[in-house]
Amino acid sequence: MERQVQRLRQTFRSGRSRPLRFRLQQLEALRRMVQEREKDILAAIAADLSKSELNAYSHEVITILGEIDFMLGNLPELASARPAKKNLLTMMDEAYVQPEPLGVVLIIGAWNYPFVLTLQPLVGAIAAGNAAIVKPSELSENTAKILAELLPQYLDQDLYMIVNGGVEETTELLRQRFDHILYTGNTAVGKIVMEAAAKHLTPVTLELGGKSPCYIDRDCDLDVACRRITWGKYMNCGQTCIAPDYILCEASLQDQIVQKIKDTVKDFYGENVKASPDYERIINLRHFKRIKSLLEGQKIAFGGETDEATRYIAPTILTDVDPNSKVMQEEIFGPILPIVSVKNVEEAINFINDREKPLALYIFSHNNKLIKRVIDETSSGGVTGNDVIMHFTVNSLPFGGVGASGMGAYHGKYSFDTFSHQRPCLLKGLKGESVNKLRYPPNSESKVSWSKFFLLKQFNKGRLQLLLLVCLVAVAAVIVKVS
Ligand SMILES: NC(=O)c1ccc[n+]([C@@H]2O[C@H](COP(=O)([O-])OP(=O)(O)OC[C@H]3O[C@@H](n4cnc5c(N)ncnc54)[C@H](O)[C@@H]3O)[C@@H](O)[C@H]2O)c1
Ligand SMILES: CCCCCCCCCCCCCCCCCC=O
Repeated sequence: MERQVQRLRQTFRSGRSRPLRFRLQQLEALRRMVQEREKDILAAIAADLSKSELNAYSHEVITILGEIDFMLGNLPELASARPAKKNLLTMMDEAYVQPEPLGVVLIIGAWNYPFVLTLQPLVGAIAAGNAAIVKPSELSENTAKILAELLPQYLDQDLYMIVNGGVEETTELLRQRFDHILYTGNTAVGKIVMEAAAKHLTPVTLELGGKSPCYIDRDCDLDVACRRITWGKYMNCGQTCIAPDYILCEASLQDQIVQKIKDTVKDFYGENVKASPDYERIINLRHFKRIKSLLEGQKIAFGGETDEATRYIAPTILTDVDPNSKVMQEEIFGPILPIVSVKNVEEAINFINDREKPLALYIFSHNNKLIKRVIDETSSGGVTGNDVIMHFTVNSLPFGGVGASGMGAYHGKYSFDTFSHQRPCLLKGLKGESVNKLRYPPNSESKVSWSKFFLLKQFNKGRLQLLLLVCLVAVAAVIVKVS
C-alpha cells in the first residue's frame, strides 16, 4: 500500500494533476465512463440494493452527472485566484487567495448509495487538482467491483486509484499518510478514521449519520407532509443517511398521520409492497436482524411484516413510542418510522436539543415563522422545511454533519473547497522602505501611533486632518510606485 500511495504522490509532485485542462479532461473522462457504461453501473447498484435500474439512475447516476457538469461549468472560476481586500500598509501590493490542491487524498465510501457516495467526493478531489485513492464499501460488492474495473480504464492510473477490501485493507490504508481523508459511514468507524488521521495530522471530513427528526406542526397540510415523508423514509428501504428517522407531533395528529402514510404507501408501492419494483431490500442479514429487533415490544400501527430469506421489511409505523426505547437510541437506517408525541413546538425543540446533533432536520408547517424558530433554536447538519431529503440535491448548499453527525462538508463548490487549501498570497515590491521603517526597531510612541493609523484606522487627529493624511499617504504611495 505504501508503494502505491508513494506512486500517486510522485505523480502529484510532478504537477500533472494541476493544470485546469488536465482536470477538465479527467472530469470529462469520468462523465464518459458514466454514460458509456451506464448499463453495467445500473446493474451493479441494482444488484447490491435490490433496486430497480430506474431508481438506481434517479437516486445515484443523475447526481453524479449533475456534479460533474457543475464542475466542468464552474472550475475556471473556482480555481482562479480571488483578490483580497488590503489595508493602508499594503494598498500598493497584490493580495489574493489562491486555491491549491492538497496532495494525495483518501475517499472512503459507504454502501447505501454506493456509487454517489464514492464518486461525488472524487469529482471534487479531481476538480481541486489532487491525486486520490478511492475505497468503496465492501458491503456493496457489485458496485465496488464495477468501479475497480471502470475507473482505471477512464482515469489517469498514476493519479487516481481504487482499493477494494474490508476492514483489513482500510486499516492498512489508514496507516498511510494522506493530505485529506473524506469518510462516509457510521460514527464508530468515523472515530477510528479520525484517530488514524491524527497520527499524520491529516485533516478529515466525516460524513456520519444520526437520528434525523421530523416535526409536524398542527398547522400543516398533512396530506402533502405525509406523502413527502413516505417518499423520503421508505426510499432505499430506509437506508438513507438523511431519511426522517422519527416523527415528533402532538398526540392528536398521530392517527391521521398513520392513516395518510398508510394510504400513500399503497399509492406508491401498490397493495403488495413486496412485489413493487420501487421497494428495495435490506443490504445484509446483520442489518436485517438489527432492524427487526427494533420492533420488539413496540406498538406496530402499520406494517411490521418481515421475510428473512429476501431481507424484506415492510414500510412500518410505530405509535406512542417511548423516547427511552431501543428504537429511539440508535439510527434506524431501515423502513421503521416511530412517532413520538410532544405537547408543542417547545417540547419538540427541547427533545431535539437533548440529543446528539442530527444530520438532517425536517419541519412541516404552514407557519414560516415556526419553521424559522425551530431552525434558530436547534442545530443539525442540514434542514429542509416542508419536505425531506431535498437539501441533498441542491449543490449550491454544503452537505455535511455537525457534532456527532460529522464535520466538514462537500457538494459543488464546497467539494472543491474541501479538497483545496485556500492559500493567502501577498506580493510586495522592494520599494517603500520609508513606510516600512515604522515596523523596524527601535519602536517608539510615534511609530505605534502611525501603525494604529495604517492598520487600525485609529488616529487621534480631527477628521479633516485625517482626510488630509490619507490623501498625502496615497500621493506618496503613487510617487513611490511610479518612481
Ligand atoms: N453523512 C453521509 O453522507 C452519510 C451517507 C451514507 C451513510 N451515512 C451513515 O453511514 C452509516 C451506514 O454506513 P456503514 O458505516 O454501515 O457503512 P460501511 O459499513 O459501508 O462502512 C463505511 C466504510 O468504512 C469502512 N470500514 C468499516 N469498518 C471499518 C473499520 N473498522 N476500520 C476502518 N474502516 C472501516 C468500510 O470498508 C466502508 O468503506 C449510517 O450511520 C449512515 O447514516 C452517512
Ligand atoms: C421533476 C422530477 C425530478 C426527479 C428528481 C428525483 C430526485 C431524487 C433525488 C434522490 C436523491 C437521493 C440521494 C440521497 C443520498 C443520501 C446520502 C446518504 O445516505
